Amino acid sequence: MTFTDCLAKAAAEYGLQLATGQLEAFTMYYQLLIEWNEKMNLTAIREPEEVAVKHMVDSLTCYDPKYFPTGCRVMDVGTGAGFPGLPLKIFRPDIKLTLLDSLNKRLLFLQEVVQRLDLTGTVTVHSRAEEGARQPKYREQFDVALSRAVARLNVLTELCLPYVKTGGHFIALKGAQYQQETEEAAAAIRVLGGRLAETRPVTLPGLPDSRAVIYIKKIKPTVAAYPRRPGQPEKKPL
Ligand SMILES: C[S@@+](CC[C@H](N)C(=O)[O-])C[C@H]1O[C@@H](n2cnc3c(N)ncnc32)[C@H](O)[C@@H]1O
Repeated sequence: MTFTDCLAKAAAEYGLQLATGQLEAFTMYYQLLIEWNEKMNLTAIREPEEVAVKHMVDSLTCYDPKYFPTGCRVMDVGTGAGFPGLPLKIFRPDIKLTLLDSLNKRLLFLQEVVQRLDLTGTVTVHSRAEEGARQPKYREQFDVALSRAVARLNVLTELCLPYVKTGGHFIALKGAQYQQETEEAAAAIRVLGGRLAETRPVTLPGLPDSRAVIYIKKIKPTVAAYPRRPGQPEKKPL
């Protein structure tokens, strides 16, 4: 089966309808991912069906219009090869997307995808999450901060919540240990100005493993001490 067919099938099984133009954009993204993966390490997942489910549909599992108002500003922290930010942007082109990663060569790939798919309203930022969140142009400027596969939730909350405006959300895509991680992150969420809004268990087509999307609402500004300097959130989680 071609990637396009795999994706259309997986998305439909998950309950998402993708338009022809969106399927074309996802397919071009897949082709660039495979092409660039030969010269740099972007993903260990390469088979069409696996990429369709574990990267593209998985990224879209966090989508709910109630968390993504029209024209909202979204920051993807530790985006790597663009997940979950780029699939969301293809799905909802009105989103103003910022893709942040500390590894510059991945940003070159992302810039190529953004240009080839003409994803206007998308910018890339080369920075450690801890440093980006101290810049006034990013701190508390986003309706949504998203992240997948970057750190445990207690650490990740310190990397992401400072980017979110009061009233916005930090959304974490998490694997099987999500309940334990959520309990472990209770203090960090409170200290950084958040409140757990929702935990949504997710089942991906054809996959038995458990996962969930965690929605954390920002209820007050993050105090200036956070995030701490690079490495500290991981070394001494709140
Ligand atoms: C395992 S990859 C996950 C990439 C992508 N989010 C995904 O789900 O496929 C982790 C990414 O986070 C980035 N990263 C890790 N710690 C970071 C930090 N403190 N600031 C910015 N990027 C970070 C790494 O460079 C890497 O690209």
